[in-house]
Amino acid sequence: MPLAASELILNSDGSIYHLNLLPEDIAETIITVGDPERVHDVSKHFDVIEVKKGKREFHTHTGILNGKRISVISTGIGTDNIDIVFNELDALVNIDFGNREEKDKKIALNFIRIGTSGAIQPDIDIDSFLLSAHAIGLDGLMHFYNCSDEQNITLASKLNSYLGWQNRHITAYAFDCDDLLKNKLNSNRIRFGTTVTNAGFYGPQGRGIRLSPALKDFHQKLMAFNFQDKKVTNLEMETAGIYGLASILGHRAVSMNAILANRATGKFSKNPARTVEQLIQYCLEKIS
Ligand SMILES: O=P(O)(O)O[C@H]1O[C@H](CO)[C@@H](O)[C@H]1O
Ligand SMILES: O=c1cc[nH]c(=O)[nH]1
Repeated sequence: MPLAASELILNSDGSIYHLNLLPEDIAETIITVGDPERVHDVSKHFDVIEVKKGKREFHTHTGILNGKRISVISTGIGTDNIDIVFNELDALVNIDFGNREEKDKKIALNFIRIGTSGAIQPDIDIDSFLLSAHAIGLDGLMHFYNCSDEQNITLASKLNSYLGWQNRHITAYAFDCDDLLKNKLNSNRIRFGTTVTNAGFYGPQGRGIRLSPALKDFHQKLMAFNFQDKKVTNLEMETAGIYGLASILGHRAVSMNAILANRATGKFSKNPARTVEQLIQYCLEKIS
């Protein structure tokens, strides 16, 4: 059955609704960044840029680096945007826009998130790089999809019993990164971690400026959780949604975090732009 006009929404030029992209506009290796300005910070390293398109906060550049075709796309902030970006990127490669049907032969995309994050353990250095080996979502996105086969159910259920936040309507889901990409992006500069993704930067990350977070023990609880000798390391706003959607759509994903804040020590990077640039250069060297 062809997908209805209300489900697979195409613009008048045939491009996908929010991303404004045609199937030929994207590479099979895709870097996601939160900040639209970071798209240029990545693509300035390409040898050639073939595509520059955008709409709203979703800006895309596709080019070649050392003979490899790479796309970089900005997702904006949050897993609500990740839902749009991942469903539409998947449609670009796995739906035939001519007959509006799923293709028989699927393409598996490689996603590398280059983002920023705040550590919650005091021993994680500001300006260091952390690869999210596991991701825990407190935001709720993946509860709208059938994903019990792909989830790290043991991690999610242990954390849910430990936190006891379900009376607050917070039920964690959990996914792991892709092992191939993990090995590709690894080196002695990288620390592996368990990343918590949530639906906001302030209350949902235990921050208060004028408003006090309702969960007073948010950090203490997360800091003390131990799963197979691993601790929760950092907080951000996209990784669990990226891992979840990539897993159920048959893609590969890894999330690389520039640690800008340490919530346990109260410190913030003195030069966040330099740290992000160093992480971009690191990732491009590893994937090209
Ligand atoms: O630097 P990016 O990739 O946007 O990632 C982090 O920074 C934003 C919050 O400042 C959130 O999107 C969070 O996940
Ligand atoms: O503390 C932080 C820093 C960057 N991004 C986040 O989401 N949280």
